[in-house]
Amino acid sequence: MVNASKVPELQGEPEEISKEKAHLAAREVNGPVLVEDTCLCFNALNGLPGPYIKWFLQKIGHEGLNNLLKAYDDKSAHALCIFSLALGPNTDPVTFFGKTEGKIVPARGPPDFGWDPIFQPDGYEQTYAEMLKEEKNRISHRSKALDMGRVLVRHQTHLL
Ligand SMILES: O=c1nc[nH]c2c1ncn2[C@H]1C[C@H](O)[C@@H](COP(=O)(O)OP(=O)(O)OP(=O)(O)O)O1
Ligand SMILES: [Mg+2]
Repeated sequence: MVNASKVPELQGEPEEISKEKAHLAAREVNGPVLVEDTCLCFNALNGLPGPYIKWFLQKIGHEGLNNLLKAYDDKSAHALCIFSLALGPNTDPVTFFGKTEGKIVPARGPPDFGWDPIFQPDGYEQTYAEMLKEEKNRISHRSKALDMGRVLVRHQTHLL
């Protein structure tokens, strides 16, 4: 485990942030690390809040996030999960990701996890929060990223 307080909060595009975070963490532990980040990207806002969603959620909540889109007809959004695996401080991190498209709606469902109540994936009438956990896990940004990770590892046996 890396002491998160020692890893700087990086700014920029999600993939760059993730790669740099893995690199810094690998330097810190002088060994292999796997880091994960989740972004919630509003299409009307060119991808923002994106990697900054944690702070937006903390400061303005579900209602504030909905209000950010009041000025736009386009409520579409995507959830993006990015993993970066750095085998050590001197190797380039390998990145894999998963994306789930959906839209931002007024909160529905149990408010116990992050922005789940305001994200309704395309093709569903329920928000992530209203879905059974198994159902969310089947279609989520995170499970798609892990699927890609599995494929990468299978095809890059030199990583193991
Ligand atoms: O499936 C999800 N459904 C709803 N909300 C979610 C999900 N996955 C992460 N979240 C929340 C947690 C955090 O408020 C924000 C960004 O996640 P993320 O940048 O990885 O935060 P984190 O708590 O892991 O901290 P950090 O990586 O900065 O150490 O989205
Ligand atoms: Mg994270």
